[in-house]
Amino acid sequence: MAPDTSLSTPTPAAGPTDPTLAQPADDHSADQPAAPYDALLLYSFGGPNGPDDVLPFLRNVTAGKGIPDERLAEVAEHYHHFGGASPINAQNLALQEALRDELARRGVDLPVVWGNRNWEPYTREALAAARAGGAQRIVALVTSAYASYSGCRQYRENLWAALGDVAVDLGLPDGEQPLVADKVRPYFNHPGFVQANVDAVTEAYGKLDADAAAGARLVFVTHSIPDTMEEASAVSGATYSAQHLDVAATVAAAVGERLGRDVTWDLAYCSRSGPPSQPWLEPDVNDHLEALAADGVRSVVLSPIGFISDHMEVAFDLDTEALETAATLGLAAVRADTVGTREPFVRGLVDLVLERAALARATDAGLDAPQGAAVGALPAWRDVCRPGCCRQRAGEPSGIPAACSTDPWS
Ligand SMILES: CC1=C(CCC(=O)O)c2cc3nc(cc4[nH]c(cc5[nH]c(cc1n2)c(C)c5CCC(=O)O)c(CCC(=O)O)c4C)C(CCC(=O)O)=C3C
Ligand SMILES: [Fe+2]
Repeated sequence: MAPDTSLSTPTPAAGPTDPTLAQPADDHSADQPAAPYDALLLYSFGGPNGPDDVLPFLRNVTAGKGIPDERLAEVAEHYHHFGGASPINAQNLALQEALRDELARRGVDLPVVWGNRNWEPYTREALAAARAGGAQRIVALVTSAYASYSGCRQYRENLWAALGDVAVDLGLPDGEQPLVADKVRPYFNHPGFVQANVDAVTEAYGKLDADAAAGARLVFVTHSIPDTMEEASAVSGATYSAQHLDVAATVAAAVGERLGRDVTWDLAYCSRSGPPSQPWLEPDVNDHLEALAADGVRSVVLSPIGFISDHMEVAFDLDTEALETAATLGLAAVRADTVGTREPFVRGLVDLVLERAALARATDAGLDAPQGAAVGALPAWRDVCRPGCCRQRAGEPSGIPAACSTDPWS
């Protein structure tokens, strides 16, 4: 079935398609391509920096989530296996540097602050720093490429709460926001993200010997989510899994062109965490490798398209667990890089920030915005979340306020 793009396509642009033409005459957008934004918030998950951080971090992540104790103990072990520190913080620092370099290279004056939902530096500190530096309006770039509760609304709920915390810290009058905050759209189908994945997967094929590469199954991997969250993600136009299938098809076709042959691919999941009674997206990558081996497949390339850097889900669930499963099964296996700080990805993120700024200027001026760049069968995602987008589960509104939406309360 063709995806119903009508739900996620922004109002077709009746106005000019060149963003520079959409500016009011007195706008200095050529000098200030990031206007009206005064700062960019690199907005991430967070992770522990040492053994003492592990438990409090896990408590932050799982507060009120009903994750079984056994699962928590197991995940704590994953972190302790790596000395109690997640690689995610160093990776975000590297991305912050890369964004600063790319902005500077283009002559864009936009400070980049970094804040996390679940560990230091917390979002609240990053927002306070931006405001102390004179910022009035910021744009948030979430380190999750796909739209679902975990990758979209949960970030927006926490952003709303952090803005409220800063307002209290500053003693602002009730209801006054310390900053106006917008958000970059989910960017899974942005050309930069897709291009960086195509490069990484092509390179991974090059790491297998010729025979193994010729027959290798391409297995895309992402974070599993509960089926209820998957169903609720449909409101934004295509479900979380459908977004991945779209990216996977685009990447596999481009890799096939580069390699000069058809590439057979699947999508599998990792990092399931709820109680066994709760259905989550399947197949699990380990189960899938078993099924492939039973089918006679001899080699695989694992491509973690669900993640943007080699954080713990990749370092443990793929590099430790899944590669071990592959070895036990006698499969030749390589894991493709995540996009990390690859040039097409970082350039694409800066394109997205400037695209978002052009949209904000057009909206402020009452003009239509140009359609954003996208590859694959799905359209560019909405920049401002539609009512009811990315809820934890379908049904009654949660009543939890969320930033960057037309309906913060549903
Ligand atoms: C879709 C998705 C992404 C991808 C999008 C994105 O990148 O944001 C993601 C990323 C991440 N998830 C991470 C860590 C954890 N996620 C957990 C739990 C959960 N994740 C979920 C979903 C996702 N998670 C869900 C539905 C849960 C159940 C509880 C809940 O509904 O919230 C738990 C609790 C223990 C466990 O059960 O695993 C931990 C420790 C880290 C940091 C890694 C590091 O430290 O390097 C990162 C980047
Ligand atoms: Fe997670």
